[in-house]
Amino acid sequence: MTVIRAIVTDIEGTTSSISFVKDVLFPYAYERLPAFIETHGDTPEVRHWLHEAAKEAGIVEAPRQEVIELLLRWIKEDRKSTALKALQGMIWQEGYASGEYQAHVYPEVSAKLHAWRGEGMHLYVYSSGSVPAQKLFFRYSEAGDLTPMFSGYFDTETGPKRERHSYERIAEAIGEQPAHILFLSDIVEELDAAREAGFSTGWLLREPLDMPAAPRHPAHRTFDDITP
Ligand SMILES: CSCCC(=O)C(=O)COP(=O)(O)O
Ligand SMILES: [Mg+2]
Repeated sequence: MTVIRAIVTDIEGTTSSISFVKDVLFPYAYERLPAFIETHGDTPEVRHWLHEAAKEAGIVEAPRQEVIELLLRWIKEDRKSTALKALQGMIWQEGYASGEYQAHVYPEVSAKLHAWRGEGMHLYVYSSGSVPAQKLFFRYSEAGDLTPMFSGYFDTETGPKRERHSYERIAEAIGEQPAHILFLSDIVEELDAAREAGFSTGWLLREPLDMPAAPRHPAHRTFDDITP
């Protein structure tokens, strides 16, 4: 039997609903991005990410307005661009701090994270959202501040979520053998990549998703169904 010592969890579709991200966070960033770039576009951090976005699109010499339009298109397409995610995280800060929204977490998640921590498990996050955005998400969650639950955070600066090497890097950063790490996600291609790296896997199939008769990964409706 494999002993699990660390759990790495995805956010959207796993700890939290897809609709909170798509129907609350993305529209908030979409509406405010042009004004945010107007106000903060000359700070070193924002300039850096604007340049990275333009590089990714192959339009480094383009005027700023074109880069803004590119970023707005990427929000609509839900593109998992590291540059876009970094900028989105900066914009979301204000919505959390002003109390405009709190991050959704499924009802059992907080208690289960506390229980796993109590058992000595080390907990980590791996999401396409930037690390600062992940920290905001769990700090301002509907279940209160969950950041004390997590020992570390990983985003696409570690690598794309569908590539084995990203999970190898995470295992190395955590300092655990891959077989002792459980990765939880709603996306089967991410789970395939984690398994290729030697991780144990858990596939979150939240209601009303269909439960396949023979799932490719151990499948769970909620965190309460998971026994690491
Ligand atoms: C960290 S909150 C925003 C989540 C986000 O932007 C996103 O793309 C979610 O992707 P995930 O990898 O958590 O499914
Ligand atoms: Mg997900």
